[in-house]
Amino acid sequence: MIRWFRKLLHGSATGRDFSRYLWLTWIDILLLALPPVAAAEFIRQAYLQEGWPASGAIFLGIALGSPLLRLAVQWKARMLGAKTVFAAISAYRRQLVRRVLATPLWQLHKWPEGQWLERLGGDIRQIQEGIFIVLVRLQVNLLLAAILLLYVGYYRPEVLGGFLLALALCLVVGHCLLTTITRHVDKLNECNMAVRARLATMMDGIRTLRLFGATRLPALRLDIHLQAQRQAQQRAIPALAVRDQIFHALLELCLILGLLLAWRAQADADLLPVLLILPIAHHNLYGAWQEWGLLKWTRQAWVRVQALAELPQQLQGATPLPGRPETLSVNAVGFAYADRPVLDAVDARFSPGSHSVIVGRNGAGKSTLLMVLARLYDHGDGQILLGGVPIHTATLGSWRAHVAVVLQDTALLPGTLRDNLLLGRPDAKDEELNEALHKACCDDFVAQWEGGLDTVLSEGGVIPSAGERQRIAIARALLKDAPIVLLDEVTSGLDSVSASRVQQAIQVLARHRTVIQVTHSLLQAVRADQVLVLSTGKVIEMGKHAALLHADRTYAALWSLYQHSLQWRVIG
Ligand SMILES: Nc1ncnc2c1ncn2[C@@H]1O[C@H](COP(=O)(O)OP(=O)(O)OP(=O)(O)O)[C@@H](O)[C@H]1O
Repeated sequence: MIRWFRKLLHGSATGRDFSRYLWLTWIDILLLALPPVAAAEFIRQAYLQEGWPASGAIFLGIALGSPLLRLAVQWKARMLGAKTVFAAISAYRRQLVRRVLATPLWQLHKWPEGQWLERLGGDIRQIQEGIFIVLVRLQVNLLLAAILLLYVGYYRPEVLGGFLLALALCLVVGHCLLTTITRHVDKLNECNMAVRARLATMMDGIRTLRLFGATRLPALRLDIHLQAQRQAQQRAIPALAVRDQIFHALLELCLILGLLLAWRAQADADLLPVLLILPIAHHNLYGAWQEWGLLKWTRQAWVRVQALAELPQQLQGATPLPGRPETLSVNAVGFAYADRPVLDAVDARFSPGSHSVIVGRNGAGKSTLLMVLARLYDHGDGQILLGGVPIHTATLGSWRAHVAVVLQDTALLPGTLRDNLLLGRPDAKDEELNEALHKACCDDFVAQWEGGLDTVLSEGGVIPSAGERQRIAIARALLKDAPIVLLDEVTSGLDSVSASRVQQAIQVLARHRTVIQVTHSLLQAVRADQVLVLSTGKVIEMGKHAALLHADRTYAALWSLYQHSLQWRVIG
């Protein structure tokens, strides 16, 4: 365990401040041990009138003065702890977030139940707790118990011997008990996690649940998980209750055994400190035992966090891409989600300034191709070249500077309209932001927002409609001014007025740029420079709308179905 913490704290663990922090912690422990020992000595000497009253005054002074001294030591130790341990944990957390951002999305989705973010927060808190247990609390309890027992042993070695013998017995019995109990508690934790994940899914699908009612709950298997949780609780709760009591009883047995041995030897004034000190040592040992149990959770949290940190990251290249517009070529590109192939030897060419439309049935792999082009996922086989340079050998930043992406369901981040637009170009002035909003046909709704660019776009502020969100995303893409624009079904689900507004905005965005658009609206394909038809991850047809109609294959069939769908009426 210490090895992980060293790894985690490696910068500060070797630093001067960290050593001072550890030294101060040790002094703090000694100061903590002083009052009970001094008080016991004070009582013993008062009883015997040994060196009285001068020595009594000294011990009383120590007993009352050390808490004051501890105050100063603790204050300094805490300051140094914040500077070293907390700083190391925050740096680790930052590093972890950076790694997560550079991890392909599909890798993260492999994380159980998609709850990795929530777990990550909890696990880091547990690791932080674990570090303090090891560095401070466990040390305090063990060292304090050791000092106090040594004091007892000084007056009555036979009492210490009896106590240690009983303690060894207690540890063996405690360990056997712990193994069984831990199994039950692990099971309970597993069940709690499953129930939490189901509840999170319910919150995401709250509208569906309201509309279809609680009768559909079995679809989430929540009842099964709740039942398993109940069963696990039934085993774990008594086990936990019994565990503490048994350990207490065993420790008390140690005490009694130790004292019996002392009593049998001789009852005199030296027994006084023993009687005073042993219960305190007993309390410290119990604390250390509980903390040892907690370290097990820390170990599991560390293993989970490390597993996340060790997921393969995006391939990072060193060469920046050339800034001029170039042809984008996709050569025999393949991609699989875990073991499931989705793209199979996709070939395509996108010339600078051209407008390409990708069509195909649901699940054909259109969005995945767009994600691979945006390098949200790194492809497996084949190559994607920009002007002959493979994009996966380019720095991620330089490739991302080449592409602007607008997705079907644009997520706006909590913050103001300005914050969201500035993601496109962080140094843009207000005039440039307003111009982008104007070009993206946002004037009509932004004019109604009193805050203008400072309008807060989240709960408690304004929640833009789907069409408004899409137009804000287009304004953001306009600000980015990237030569390649990737659009994924940006008008699906919008009413005809919003769709035509968004379409207008797309036309402005498409000017002088290479546009690759995924859509189910084949009207978009009519004026496109090329149409790619995707089926089960393969490009099965490619060409202009008229030529594809003439070929009379899959695209022609899709077009005919599309034409029919436009004529459908609901007859009541
Ligand atoms: N994160 C993911 N993990 C695993 N499989 C995925 C993931 N995303 C998509 N898939 C699968 O990959 C296949 C292609 O999905 P994709 O979204 O690319 O299709 P699409 O052509 O865009 O479909 P649609 O027209 O319905 O949007 C589907 O079978 C889908 O189930």
